[in-house]
Amino acid sequence: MAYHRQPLDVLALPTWQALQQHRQAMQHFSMRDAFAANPRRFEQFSLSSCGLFLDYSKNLASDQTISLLMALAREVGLEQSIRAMFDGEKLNASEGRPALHTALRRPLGDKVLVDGVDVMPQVQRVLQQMTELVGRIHSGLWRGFSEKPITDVVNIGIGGSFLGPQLVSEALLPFAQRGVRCHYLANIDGSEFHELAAKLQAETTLFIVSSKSFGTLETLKNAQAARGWYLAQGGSEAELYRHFIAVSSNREAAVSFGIREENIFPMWDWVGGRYSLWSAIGLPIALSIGMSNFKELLAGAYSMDMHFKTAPFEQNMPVLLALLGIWYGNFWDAQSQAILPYDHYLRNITKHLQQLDMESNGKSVRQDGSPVAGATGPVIWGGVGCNGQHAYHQLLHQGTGLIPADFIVPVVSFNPVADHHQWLYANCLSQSQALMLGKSREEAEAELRAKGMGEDDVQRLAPHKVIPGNRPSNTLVLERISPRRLGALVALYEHKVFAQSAIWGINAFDQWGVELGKELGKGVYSRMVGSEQSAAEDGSTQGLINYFRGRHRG
Ligand SMILES: O=P(O)(O)OC[C@H]1O[C@](O)(CO)[C@@H](O)[C@@H]1O
Repeated sequence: MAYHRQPLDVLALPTWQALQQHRQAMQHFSMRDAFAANPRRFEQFSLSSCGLFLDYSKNLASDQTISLLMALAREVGLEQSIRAMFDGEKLNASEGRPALHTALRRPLGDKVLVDGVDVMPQVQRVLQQMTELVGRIHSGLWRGFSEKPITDVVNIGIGGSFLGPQLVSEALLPFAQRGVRCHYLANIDGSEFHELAAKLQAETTLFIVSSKSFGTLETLKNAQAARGWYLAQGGSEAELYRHFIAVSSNREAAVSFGIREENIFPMWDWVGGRYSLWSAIGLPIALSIGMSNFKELLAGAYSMDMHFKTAPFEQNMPVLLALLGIWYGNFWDAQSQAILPYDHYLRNITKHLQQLDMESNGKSVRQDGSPVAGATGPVIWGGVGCNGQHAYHQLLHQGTGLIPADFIVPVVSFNPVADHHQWLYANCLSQSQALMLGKSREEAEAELRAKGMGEDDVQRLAPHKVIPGNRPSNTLVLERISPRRLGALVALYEHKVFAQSAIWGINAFDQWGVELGKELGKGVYSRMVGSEQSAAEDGSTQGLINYFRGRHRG
């Protein structure tokens, strides 16, 4: 049965209206003043759970803001939606599927029913299949065509079959075992392929063709190219099974590509691509860090699942982040959200959260097909600190728009070099502090006068030095990156995104918007290579096709 709850007209709810009024009352709210007036603001607006500490005190929020947002969550029935997700209701109504990525991290013995069938035995079987593969590769039992052990694993996949595994395997490099190097091939770009192939030896390389659908153009093209390269490097068709395995829910397509049945790792319709790193899509992670660390990752995500399911909303990290996002997006017109990890190992988290959030919540209609009334998912962007400070933070501090930021920082570095980590951590804190404090005109003028500047110069320069401040941020602190804490961190954002979708009444688990471009791509390609004679429907596309054809003629 498809998810049947009629989305509420959220804008008509009394709490939404109360929030609108409250927003007016908050027009001159000052975070500086709020901290001065309440020495306990930090304690009151922070919490810790699942190895993560969240400071949300630097927000345009008072006690009343938080209690109104909590009331909104209750009024829309968020608790029931959360239960519905964990219970496997078909929340992905447009595709008639549940969204059960949480089943992938549940402990042995739990039961999760999909259409009356307990899926947990399948989940455990695949974990066992992964354990065997990882064991054989790490112990050198799995050998390439020249009988040498595997040293390099190439994950061929895109979107969710790439970003999550890449984030986690690279974030957990300090936990990497036995020298298996992981590489990623995603885009349909010969240069990417060429640069990667130049680093590899076919005889010691294993390719994982990672595609839930096994129908994704980029992945299939890269898999064919990898196969051609492998054959050209001395591999044979007969030994292909030693070098190509697959993760897919489309067994037939993987078999017809030439992958042996026993080397196909199943996944299921009820796991969305961007939520799939916990499944066999996470094989590169497991091959890098080993199965026990992979299970730690799952355990961390499970702890966040339990937190999300059971913690009261006021103490519930995903719910708090979701509501603060709604507060800015729907009531303060914020159109984007910066994700700023202050750690080299977490550098890919922004890219993963881009897909997670934007593919999930970049929607304009609700579950029942009716248009949404207000803003939904924001643009997610950002990157690793301090690099951003010397690039786009200027706009965070003095640009015209309000951009809430999430800072993510570990307290302990894996690689202490002199006092680098102290400085990195200090930079993270000082950025959120600067966003909040800003610099008033008086302060700017006083600063310039203190430098001995004449009054004309003071007046000329002061406006450029003013920083409005009062700009919101959250800071997430981890003691040190570990599989468990990273699992909790990624699951935190998954649940944040879901909670927002439930409040807006949209489907976070489909992605119809990406289909049109794929469809049109076929026609454009045929016109470029000359197999389709009719002109493109618009002059611009046809002109650009002609440009390409002109260059490639003859
Ligand atoms: O794993 P697949 O089926 O190759 O899909 C890859 C990605 O493509 C998308 O379907 C978007 O085109 C994503 O949702 C998905 O993660």
